[in-house]
Formats: sequence, C-alpha cells, structure tokens
Amino acid sequence: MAYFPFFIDLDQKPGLVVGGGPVAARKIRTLLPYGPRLTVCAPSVLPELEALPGLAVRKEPFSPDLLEGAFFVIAATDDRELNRRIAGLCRARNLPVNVADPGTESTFLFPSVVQRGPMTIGISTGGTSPTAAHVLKEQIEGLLPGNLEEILLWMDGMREELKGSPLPQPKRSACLSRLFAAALQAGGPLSREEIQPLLSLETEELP
Ligand SMILES: C[C@@]1(CC(=O)O)C2=NC(=C\c3[nH]c(c(CCC(=O)O)c3CC(=O)O)Cc3[nH]c(c(CC(=O)O)c3CCC(=O)O)/C=C3\N/C(=C\2)[C@@H](CCC(=O)O)[C@]3(C)CC(=O)O)/[C@H]1CCC(=O)O
Ligand SMILES: NC(=O)c1ccc[n+]([C@@H]2O[C@H](COP(=O)([O-])OP(=O)(O)OC[C@H]3O[C@@H](n4cnc5c(N)ncnc54)[C@H](O)[C@@H]3O)[C@@H](O)[C@H]2O)c1
Repeated sequence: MAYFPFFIDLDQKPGLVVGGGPVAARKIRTLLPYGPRLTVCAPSVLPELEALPGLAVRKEPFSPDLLEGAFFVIAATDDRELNRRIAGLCRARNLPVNVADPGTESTFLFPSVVQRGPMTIGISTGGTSPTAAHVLKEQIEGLLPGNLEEILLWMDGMREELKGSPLPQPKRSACLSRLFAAALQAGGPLSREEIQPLLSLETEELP
C-alpha cells in the first residue's frame, strides 16, 4: 500500500532523534531547513552533528522521559530491539514515530526530499526501494530550474494581484498557468512588459 504525503508544519516543533550515526545525521540534515527544534540523544554522536547550530545534543542513552512533549520521534540507533521499544512507547502515546529498520513499526516513512524555498517534493517508494527514491530525487532535481524559488515567490505576488482583478476564477487559473509556463521558459520572473500581453489574453474577453 502506498503512503500518503501529508505536508506538516514543523516550524519550532520539538522533534527527538534517537541515535547519532550517519543515518540519524542524514535525517537531521533533511529536517533542519524546515525549522524544527531537534534534540539528538545518543551515547556517541558524530562530530558533524555536534557542530550543527539549532540542534540540542544529549550524549546519553535513550530514556522514555525524553519523549515528553515531543511532536515526532525518529529511532535510528543500531539496536533494533531498542528501536522497536521506542516505536511501541510512541504508538502508546499517539506520537508519530519513524524507525530506520526493516519492519512495520514506523507510523510515518521518511521520504527522499527535493526542496526549493517554499516548494517541497517528497518521494517514497512505500519502503520498497530507498535507492530508487534517491535516484528519482536526482532525476527530478535535474528537471527543475535553479531559480525555481524566485519564480514561485513571483507567482505568489501575481496570484495576489489577480485576486484583486475582475476575472472569474477559471480565467485567473488559466492566466496563472500561462504566466508560470512563460516564466519557466524565460528562466525567471517576467517583466511588466512581458506580463501584460499574457494578462490581456484573458481580460479582452471580459464583457
Ligand atoms: C529516502 C531515504 C530518506 C532518509 O533516510 O534520509 C530513506 N532511505 C534512504 C537511503 C538508503 N537507505 C538504505 C540504503 C542502502 C541501500 C538499500 O538497502 O536499499 C539507502 C541508499 C543510500 O544510502 O543511498 C538502507 C535502508 N533503508 C531502510 C532500510 C530498512 C528496510 O529495508 O526496511 C534499509 C536497510 C538497512 C539494513 O538492512 O541495514 C528503510 C527506510 N529508508 C527510508 C528512507 C524509508 C523508506 C523510504 C521509501 O519509502 O522509499 C525507510 C523504510 C524507513 C526510514 O528510514 O525512514 C534515504 C535516501 C535519501 C536521499 O538521498 O534523498
Ligand atoms: N533507514 C535507512 O535509510 C537506513 C540505512 C542504513 C542503515 N539503517 C539502519 O539504521 C541503523 C543506524 O545506522 P547508522 O549507520 O547510523 O548506525 P551507527 O552504528 O553508526 O550509529 C548508531 C547510533 O545509535 C546510538 N545508540 C546506540 N545505543 C543507543 C541507546 N541506547 N540510546 C541512544 N542511542 C544509542 C549510537 O551511540 C550511535 O550514535 C542501523 O541499525 C541500520 O540497520 C537504516
């Protein structure tokens, strides 16, 4: 069964990562741009993690009191039995938990992520092939223009502008599609002169 990609606001949300090896480090690096308040707990933590700003490091073995107040938990130790126990404790508390081992203990899967400013693409193969998720991510990254973030912020402005126009919704939507396609082709936001003819295609048909 495929997994559904809810997109969750993690800004300032407390997250606990148990384990401080390469797998935990990869997940932490993916998460940090989304603004969570992360704590990593492990007796031994990679030096690259200790140097990360915005990450609280507790060099100690896992204890259940660390789950207090957590919004989500990642169990990525090399002790499968411990990971399974953490998953059980989280499930009992209705706390979303991701486990880096084979099996069905996770209540959410960790996707391969493509991020460009406000846009995120999450890829999951439902756990069948993390390698495939990684390769697909690289292919998708190759399809996206480098300045997609700039184009998206410009689209946000155009959307606001069109909300104030007399165009009915379907025409606004057609207009926005045309503007986005043109910006992708031009390789960046359009100038006022370039925008005008695309807008008038819709407005000239107004009564
Ligand atoms: C996407 C990504 C996100 C991340 O973790 O950052 C991710 N794994 C990545 C890479 C990767 N992982 C592994 C390899 C080695 C090759 C291989 O074995 O295939 C590679 C490839 C590499 O390293 O290039 C080994 C592996 N992974 C899992 C197991 C256990 C098992 O089989 O269930 C084992 C065997 C462990 C062992 O037996 O020792 C399990 C999971 N890995 C997931 C996510 C979840 C499902 C995602 C989905 O639905 O597709 C899930 C279920 C749970 C979870 O961890 O959330 C990240 C790519 C990031 C990126 O590049 O963008
Ligand atoms: N999901 C994936 O993508 C993926 C990929 C490869 C491996 N794995 C699995 O993930 C696990 C972790 O991989 P790794 O390479 O980061 O392992 P690692 O051995 O490098 O690191 C293990 C970490 O767990 C910590 N740990 C051990 N006991 C602990 C305890 N009681 N409390 C808190 N922390 C404790 C260690 O201090 C260390 O920081 C492996 O067991 C492997 O099976 C998952």
